[in-house]
Amino acid sequence: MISVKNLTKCFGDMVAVDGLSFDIRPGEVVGFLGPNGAGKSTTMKMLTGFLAPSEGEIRIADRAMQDGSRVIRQHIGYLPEGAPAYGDMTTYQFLRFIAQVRGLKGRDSERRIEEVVAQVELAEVLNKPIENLSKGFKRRVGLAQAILHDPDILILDEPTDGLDPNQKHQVRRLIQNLAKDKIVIVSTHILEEVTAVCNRVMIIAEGKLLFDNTPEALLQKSRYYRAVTLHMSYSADISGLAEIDGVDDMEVDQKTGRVTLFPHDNTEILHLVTEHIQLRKLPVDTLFVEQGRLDEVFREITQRETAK
Ligand SMILES: Nc1ncnc2c1ncn2[C@@H]1O[C@H](COP(=O)(O)OP(=O)(O)OP(=O)(O)O)[C@@H](O)[C@H]1O
Repeated sequence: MISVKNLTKCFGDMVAVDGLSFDIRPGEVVGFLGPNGAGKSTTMKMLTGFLAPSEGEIRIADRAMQDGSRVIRQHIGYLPEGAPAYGDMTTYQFLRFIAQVRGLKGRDSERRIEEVVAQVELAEVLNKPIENLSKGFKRRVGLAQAILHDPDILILDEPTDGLDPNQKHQVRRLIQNLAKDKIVIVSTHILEEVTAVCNRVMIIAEGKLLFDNTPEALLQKSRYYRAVTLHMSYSADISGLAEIDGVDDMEVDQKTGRVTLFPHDNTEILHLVTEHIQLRKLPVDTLFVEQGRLDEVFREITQRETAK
């Protein structure tokens, strides 16, 4: 378990991380979200023991970071931002080097390298220098080194940054497979990643924790949650839609012609809307219930903080 209390980091006068407190338990896959400069990487660096906090306490595996950072580091796999590696080593040489650093020896070391190479699909680049690899392969080498010693805690700083959609999908699948009984903390700018792989979301801005709950609870904060959006094949009188019981507001997107009906208090309005459409014989060609829009909630939560 990770337990963090009042974690703070200052660089000169600037407060990069401002009094964060949270606990994370095995099985939790935490999406760490926030605008540029929010303090995500700095927090991750403190959790890995790479940076010392200015204030506050980190406890991992029942030890305080300041007393046991060497032991704690053995529990952690870390993929830093940009996945740095030694470019002139081949993938195999690099993984052997990391295995040595992690204290793996002989058959154990070879067996783990084989397992991880299969898991992250690196066989075809095993003997190529890392500097010649594509971004996607470099990122996968970074992931391989992070999981080589089979850590209980994985801290991944933007693991899918710059990857193409197929590679992103692959990395997300890998994280899900790894996640079963571990703690995984993933920072990302990709909001969909959070619903795809995480079961908990933390949003920070200007170093402060502004949201900490499930992805579903985040979606429920969106004003689009359970809204009904429809499109008509030709124009018709839509004024009655706004009068339906349970409908709080109606918006028409001038560009697409789509009409969105917002419910009162997250209530379910689909059946009332479809009844109205049938009654008035409105020429609706598409209709769907919105799941909530992450970009809108993210903006709302983080801009509220920056406007202060
Ligand atoms: N070593 C450092 N010295 C001085 N300031 C720093 C240092 N590291 C980070 N900062 C500052 O701390 C703040 C938080 O940076 P951090 O890299 O943690 O943000 P982030 O949320 O990871 O951003 P991004 O999404 O852009 O990666 C930024 O204003 C950054 O410029």
